[in-house]
Amino acid sequence: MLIRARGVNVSFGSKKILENLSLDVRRGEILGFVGPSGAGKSVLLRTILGLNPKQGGTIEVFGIDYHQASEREKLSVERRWGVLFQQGALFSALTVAENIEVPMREYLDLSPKLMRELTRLKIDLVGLAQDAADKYPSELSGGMIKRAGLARALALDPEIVFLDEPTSGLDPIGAADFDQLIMTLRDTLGLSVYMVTHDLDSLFQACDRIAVLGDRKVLVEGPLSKMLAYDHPWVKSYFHGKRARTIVTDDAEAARPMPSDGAA
Ligand SMILES: Nc1ncnc2c1ncn2[C@@H]1O[C@H](COP(=O)(O)OP(=O)(O)OP(=O)(O)O)[C@@H](O)[C@H]1O
Repeated sequence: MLIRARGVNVSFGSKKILENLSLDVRRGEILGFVGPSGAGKSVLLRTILGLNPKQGGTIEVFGIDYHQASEREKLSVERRWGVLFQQGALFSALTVAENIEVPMREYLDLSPKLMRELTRLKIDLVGLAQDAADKYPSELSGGMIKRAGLARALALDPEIVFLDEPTSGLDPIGAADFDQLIMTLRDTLGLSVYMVTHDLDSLFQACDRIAVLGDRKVLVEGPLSKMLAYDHPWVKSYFHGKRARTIVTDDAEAARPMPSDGAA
């Protein structure tokens, strides 16, 4: 288990956001994390990353309770995860290559030549052309910015990446390409992915398991089939709504044999 959260409580003043929340993230899986707007998905993500205090419960990442860890242990954990936040994914005053080098400079002691070499590899890994290296974020398309942000999240060869709505703002083709990239990284690097998303296409196509946040806790977690069978008003309307039906129908159409199939 990569992440094991048990009985997590988070409040701001008297306002309880998360209460007795439990969640598991397994090695090598893409976990999609969904829930109504304002339910606390970002709060949980920030709490896992130690950016937010919690009032109760435990969260272990790589078997280490980050919130209780020594500075030294914290550093070792931070080197093993990568994060792509929805906002401010890149530093606008730095080129793509310089952005990717930021975590390397912070956590590693590498020569400029080796750093440049590793940066080239990361740029390849996320499917960007090498000439993106010297461009500034303002010169990139939305999809390229997401890929560059992902390259920076992958800078230290993490075991898990946390992605906060990575496909928001992308057109459907760009979003599908990004999902495909994530799946390829899972399959080739064994990367684990924790993805907060509202994107039903991602949930249906890319995620191995889904967790739903509601009523201040994880209501249900498991494969898509479990979501589809789960009896809760929000879960039902989300996974059986009009938009979801379109995807299910499209997939069913795509999977249907063509009339000529089997004729030969
Ligand atoms: N630092 C903070 N201080 C006080 N309240 C906060 C703080 N951070 C978040 N909240 C509150 O916690 C609740 C959950 O917010 P959060 O951003 O986690 O929701 P979300 O599920 O990520 O929503 P969305 O899908 O819209 O991004 C909101 O009511 C928000 O106002």
